[in-house]
Amino acid sequence: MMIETTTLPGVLLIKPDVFGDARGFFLETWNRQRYAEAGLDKDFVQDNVSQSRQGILRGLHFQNPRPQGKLVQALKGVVFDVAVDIRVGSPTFGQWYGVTLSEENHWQLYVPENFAHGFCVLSETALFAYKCTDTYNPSAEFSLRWDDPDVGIQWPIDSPQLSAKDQAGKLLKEFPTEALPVYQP
Ligand SMILES: Cc1cn([C@H]2C[C@H](O)[C@@H](COP(=O)(O)OP(=O)(O)O[C@H]3O[C@H](C)C(=O)[C@H](O)[C@H]3O)O2)c(=O)[nH]c1=O
Repeated sequence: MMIETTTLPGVLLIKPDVFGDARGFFLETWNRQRYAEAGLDKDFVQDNVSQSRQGILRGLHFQNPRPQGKLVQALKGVVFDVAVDIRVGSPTFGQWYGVTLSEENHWQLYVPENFAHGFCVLSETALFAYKCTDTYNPSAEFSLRWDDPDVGIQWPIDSPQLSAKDQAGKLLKEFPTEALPVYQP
């Protein structure tokens, strides 16, 4: 298993070892010690699974307080997954990183606490699974607009289908400063 840094410090791309044979394949999708030794020393307390159709975009979401780090992957299908640094004072504030995660590449992305996270579905359907470092706290959850021009995410789809909550998302500049997390060097 390889853990690679990305253009966004803290956001990690994990490429698990996949063991194929005549029956199919096997891979470990989480191993506390092995991932810590490779650079992701985290504990997770909640697992989520969501299924979405092609053209759906979920996000971009973050919790503040009680931020969630997320280890995300596509079990079935293909998604374009994005993390955005929303920490006030961060050298990479407002910058994004995106990567295609799929049932073929088995790649995982670690989105750190205090980053916004979202993905869009490129296949007919996608089964998306992820581990979180804190539990769901809906009163602390916010939506950042997928098409915020100041962030400038290059999504591989146009006019995605969004939930009402995400349609009502804010631009980064519309959040009161106190709503955004503060960068801790
Ligand atoms: C996130 C979550 C949701 N729910 C319930 C609340 C709603 O009744 C229903 C759908 O929730 P929501 O529309 O917020 O689901 P997503 O749009 O997929 O939200 C997720 O999408 C982006 C990509 C994320 O990174 C977050 O993990 C999460 O915000 O599931 C729960 O019961 N527990 C949870 O942890």
